[in-house]
Amino acid sequence: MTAPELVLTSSEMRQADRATIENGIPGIELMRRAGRAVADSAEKLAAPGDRIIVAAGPGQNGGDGFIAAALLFDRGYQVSLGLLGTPDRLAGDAAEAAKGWYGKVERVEDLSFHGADLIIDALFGTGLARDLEGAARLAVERMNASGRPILAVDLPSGIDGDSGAVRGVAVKATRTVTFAVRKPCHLLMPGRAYCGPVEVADIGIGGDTLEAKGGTLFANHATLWTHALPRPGLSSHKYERGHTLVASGGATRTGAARLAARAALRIGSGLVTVASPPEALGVNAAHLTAIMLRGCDGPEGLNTMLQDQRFNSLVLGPALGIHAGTRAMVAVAVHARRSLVLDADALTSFEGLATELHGAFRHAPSVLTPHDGEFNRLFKGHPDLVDPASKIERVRRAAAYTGAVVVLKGADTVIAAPDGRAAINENGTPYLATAGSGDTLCGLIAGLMAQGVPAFEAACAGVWIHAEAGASFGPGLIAEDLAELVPGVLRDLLR
Ligand SMILES: NC(=O)C1=CN([C@@H]2O[C@H](COP(=O)(O)OP(=O)(O)OC[C@H]3O[C@@H](n4cnc5c(N)ncnc54)[C@H](O)[C@@H]3O)[C@@H](O)[C@H]2O)[C@@H](O)CC1
Ligand SMILES: [K+]
Repeated sequence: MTAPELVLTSSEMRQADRATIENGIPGIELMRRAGRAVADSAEKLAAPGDRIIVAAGPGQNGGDGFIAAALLFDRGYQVSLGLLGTPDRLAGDAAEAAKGWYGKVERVEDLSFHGADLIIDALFGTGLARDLEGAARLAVERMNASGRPILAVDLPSGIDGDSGAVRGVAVKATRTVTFAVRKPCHLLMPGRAYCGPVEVADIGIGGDTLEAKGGTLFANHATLWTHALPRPGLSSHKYERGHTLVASGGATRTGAARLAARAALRIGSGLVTVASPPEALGVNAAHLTAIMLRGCDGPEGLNTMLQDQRFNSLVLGPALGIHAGTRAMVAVAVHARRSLVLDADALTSFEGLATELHGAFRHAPSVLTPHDGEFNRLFKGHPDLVDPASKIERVRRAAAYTGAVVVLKGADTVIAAPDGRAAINENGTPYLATAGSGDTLCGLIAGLMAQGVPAFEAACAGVWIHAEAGASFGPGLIAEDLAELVPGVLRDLLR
């Protein structure tokens, strides 16, 4: 089976580089391999004889640029190189690499990018430490304005390697070649949009080293969770596949619960029941067939229902209303220690009251699925959770704080567990931004947990399957379609 795809932060990558060097591969050799990978990648974008302009920065990213420039010159390209700063400021491996470039070292300020068939952006990589200003900023603006294809070395200069944020301005790359593994900025927005297709070059940093220095952050692909997916055997019975309970809103707000319920059923929950306020029973009954329906009046009603241990997974939040009653229902659910997915109103009802949720979810598999607005409202007054520039850091901290798996939704949904594991999703589609889409996601996650899938794997799988279903439909997608598309996605996954 293919291993999950590891993603390493800048500091983890530096440690992996260092360990590799200590194990006997000199830093300059790693840089030569990196530079060769850049040259090989450039050859996919330009033909011998073409004019290539390399913009090199003052650190090791610039060093990679020097190596690539020399190789491409040998391979018959017309190569010019401009340096940000002066050659005497180059140090270590980058200074060594620069010795192999026999051409002129121009000032990056003096380069004209318009005549290039290809620009190689080797200004900054994982060592970017502050916003771009002055000459660096101008160089990036001029590269972008040239309209010429740009190959970014490691990552587009100006993008923060860990958060994917634009530090003032950033190179809009046509393609990016990175080394050993992808970094968070290749998956997180807005960085992902600046990279173009990302190629990962093997420069001889071993899988064991990457695992030892990273090992907790992943790209969210099936390789991460497919082992945990339920595969019903011939003898398996619907009662063994769990019973998901979805709480409905009042008479005019019942659709969200039914969307979640339908998704839970489609993902394989053996049974699904909508718990409906008495006044909404009629409208729910008119729209439900395979899904069961029970009257449930507020927190007391939920408490009574949960005396039945067969309800092993619960969705609370979609259209439940923002008030103390919803908070009380969450308290009942937490006390009952069932698998739990909280979304929408269940989260917003705790606006400014996050301390009530501190550690609340550590006793049972629980998943919170806020979007940015809900996350910020919920954790208002907790700068340590809301302020970090890196989305991964924010989600990890929220997971550690609450004891729940947290899914922070968006074009680059991040999922984190209280134990520090995190995954970045990248198969999302803008078509998923449609009313009721989030309700469906809740149902998928709860339906997986009903079947015994652990919370982190259920959340990761739910997010991926949800996105894959949306992408398979494309334009015109409405939330009602999503659950119906799940069987096709599952069929491919379980094949
Ligand atoms: N052994 C290794 O560590 C390897 C590193 N590699 C390359 O090395 C890169 C990392 O090298 P470095 O750590 O030297 O970092 P960078 O080359 O990304 O940048 C660091 C340099 O830029 C300056 N700087 C940072 N932010 C600036 C700003 N906003 N404006 C102006 N100057 C700024 C710093 O003072 C420093 O001189 C990777 O991205 C990769 O391309 C590869 O050669 C493979 C091996
Ligand atoms: K770069």
